[in-house]
Amino acid sequence: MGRVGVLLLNLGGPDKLEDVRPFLYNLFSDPEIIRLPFRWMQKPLAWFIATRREKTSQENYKQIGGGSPLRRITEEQGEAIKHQLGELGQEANIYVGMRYWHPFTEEAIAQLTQDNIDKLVILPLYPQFSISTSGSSFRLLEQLWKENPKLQSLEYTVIASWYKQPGYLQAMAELIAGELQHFPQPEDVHIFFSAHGVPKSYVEEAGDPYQQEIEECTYLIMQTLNRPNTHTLAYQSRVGPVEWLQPYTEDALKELGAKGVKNLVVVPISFVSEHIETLQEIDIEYREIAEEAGIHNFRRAPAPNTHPVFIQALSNLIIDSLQQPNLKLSQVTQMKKKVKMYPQERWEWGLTTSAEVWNGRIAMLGFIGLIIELITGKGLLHVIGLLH
Ligand SMILES: C=CC1=C(C)c2cc3[nH]c(cc4nc(cc5[nH]c(cc1n2)c(C)c5CCC(=O)O)C(CCC(=O)O)=C4C)c(C)c3C=C
Ligand SMILES: [Fe+2]
Repeated sequence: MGRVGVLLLNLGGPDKLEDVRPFLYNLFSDPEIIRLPFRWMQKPLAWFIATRREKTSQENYKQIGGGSPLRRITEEQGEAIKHQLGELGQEANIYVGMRYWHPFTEEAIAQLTQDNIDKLVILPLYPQFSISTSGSSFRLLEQLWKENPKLQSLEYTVIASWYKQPGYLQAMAELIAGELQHFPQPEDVHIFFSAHGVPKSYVEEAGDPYQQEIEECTYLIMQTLNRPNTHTLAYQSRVGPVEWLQPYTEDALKELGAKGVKNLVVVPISFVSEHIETLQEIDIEYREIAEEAGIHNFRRAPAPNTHPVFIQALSNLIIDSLQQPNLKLSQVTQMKKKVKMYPQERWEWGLTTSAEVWNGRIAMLGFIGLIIELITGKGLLHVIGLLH
């Protein structure tokens, strides 16, 4: 095989406090993160939420040293994978493409088109697929491919999700076992899987396989761990007023405390690097909630980062994908369950589903306008700059 490139996709995070607002703006500008009835609303609402959230979010980043470690860790993972692939006889160029912050996916694509590679492996650093994570990056890539003839002639393959990869499961089991050994009676420790949440509608209406993949992943990690410990799965990091996947991590912790659980190991499973939601949300906020609930011995399994078993797993995944038939972006952006993203789009007259949907959308617009006016003291048209 000629020159191989590996594109590692990730979310990205603010490197310093000044980056927080533009990072949040990029995140909320993504229709795969916030789904709105009208595209024109996306940017004004993203601006509004980013502005409202900036201070709280900056406070959280201050608590973890003033910025996200995501870029550094992802680049370290890239270096480690390059080295491991070399050991396995496969030379490769590694590119990091972040969705919402530097180095942006567009920057990585610009670089790799200059490098004249012969085949590209696209690997999202999310073990499970969600519309909001890997899905969003794949859609962006599809767009870039459409716009760039040079990319259209590049041979590539995509790895859609990889939570079943035995080496990954082994690395997770080793990280959990490493925490259990700090307890005098490891078998009495409750193992608490905390997955990043998504709105319930992603799964129930849009057909996101995320919840099913998370549940299966939890089961497979417990099988690989092969210990008698009890365990729970809950969902963290809810944002906004809509219902997200349940149980919520904070509620599940309180419930376990009320049941008398004293020893807990929290395992973050949606993500493979330390970031704000492990270092701040779990280590500081959820620890406090757990302690108040009577769970006094609280530990967290580290994210896989550059754990050698994990790096070996990713390298094997890349090698395997080079030997299998290519998977196209169009194949992985289509939901497994044949559900349209916006199922009621075709208009029908009468008391129909589409009429109800449009009623709901118009009511939601009015409601958003009301909330904005309540918070800012100005009407929506003032806030988005159409009236002075
Ligand atoms: C509002 C909707 C959001 C959805 C849906 C969502 C899904 C999702 N996110 C991750 C992983 C990460 N998210 C991170 C930050 C982050 N995510 C949201 C919102 C949604 N995420 C916000 C508002 C933020 C910013 C946090 C804040 O500052 O308030 C990060 C952190 C990057 C870092 O800075 O270290 C990660 C990682 C997954 C896996 C996921 C769905 C499966
Ligand atoms: Fe997130």
